[in-house]
Amino acid sequence: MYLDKLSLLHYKNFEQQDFYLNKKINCFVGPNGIGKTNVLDSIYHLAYGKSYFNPITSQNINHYADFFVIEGHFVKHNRDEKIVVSAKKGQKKIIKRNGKAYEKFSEHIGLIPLVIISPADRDLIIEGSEMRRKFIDSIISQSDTVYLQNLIRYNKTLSQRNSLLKFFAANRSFNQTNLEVYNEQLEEFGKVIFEKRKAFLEIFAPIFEQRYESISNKQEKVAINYKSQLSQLSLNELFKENLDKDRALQYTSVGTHKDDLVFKLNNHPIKKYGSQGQQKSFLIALKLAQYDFLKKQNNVNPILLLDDIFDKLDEQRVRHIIQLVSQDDLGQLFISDTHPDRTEAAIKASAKEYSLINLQA
Ligand SMILES: Nc1ncnc2c1ncn2[C@@H]1O[C@H](COP(=O)(O)OP(=O)(O)OP(=O)(O)O)[C@@H](O)[C@H]1O
Repeated sequence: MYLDKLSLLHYKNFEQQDFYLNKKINCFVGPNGIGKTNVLDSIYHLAYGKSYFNPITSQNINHYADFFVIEGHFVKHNRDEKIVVSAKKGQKKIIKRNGKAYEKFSEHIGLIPLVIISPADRDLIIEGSEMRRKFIDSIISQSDTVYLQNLIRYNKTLSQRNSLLKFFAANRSFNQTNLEVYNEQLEEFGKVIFEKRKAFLEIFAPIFEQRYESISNKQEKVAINYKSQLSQLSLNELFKENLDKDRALQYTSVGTHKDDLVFKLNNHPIKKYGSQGQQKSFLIALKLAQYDFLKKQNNVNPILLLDDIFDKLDEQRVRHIIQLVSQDDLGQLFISDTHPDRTEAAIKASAKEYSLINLQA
């Protein structure tokens, strides 16, 4: 699968621009703030229906316009796929596949498997558990629509249960039967989410460990552990145990929305003890493992976006990464870098065909 042509209209700092792309490697180079990351983000937008960096759609529209259009011509399994994402101020975003608008964006997820590696990934280590849940949710959802449906239903029911708890508190009332309706639904959806996350991590963790080993040259040992309240008790039991607490807090304090991943380096939390370079290597290994997983599930080489990832890595790790990502079994690659010389030297060494796209003001 590859992206053949990309057209941007009023997307972030671009007015109108067409890019004719190389099937293998495309490097976007140019000074700070010229729009290298924005091009990569527009490709992310075509795959996921949203920006990786700025979830507020209206802020992705060029300051001097009131709409944007991103158009991508992909070739997947020898068939053309034209994806268009457009948004107008004050209106709902539209995603079209070959001229037909999706009713639900979730139907689009998985069509264009794609992985991005960016400095913003650091949030996965330093921020709260929500980031890490979103990370695995997005990977599992790309190849498992049942999972995505359960996740959507779980979140909807959870907010209904929270509203009911607030209603009880505001009206100084309580009705166990009403609460049970939501408890039962959450038990059903939550069980699927828990089982699928557990099964996913059993496959994913070893792939990740292998990726880290090759980046760090077997110098360090890493692990990912799945932490869930559901591994001890069922959701129904948890609801019973925490009823008084939930009523006092006026929200649901237990469930799969509290799950987390524990990232360890040499048996210690990487957040507290990892150096910047080690954290970066950890994140790259996580994303490359995501790549391997998607590739296996979808039977197609995902697109890989490398946004400005080489700072803070020693030369050996940079060489390793370029070597890893330019292997034959990898799909189309997009790289952004402020140092054209560094990028070009590393890519030339990989002996692959490539295009260097110099963005200018
Ligand atoms: N909605 C918008 N309208 C116009 N310009 C925007 C909009 N959103 C972001 N920009 C501009 O896009 C530019 C940033 O682009 P981008 O992050 O792609 O740069 P870059 O080339 O990757 O830079 P760096 O090398 O510093 O990472 C900034 O100049 C910013 O002001």
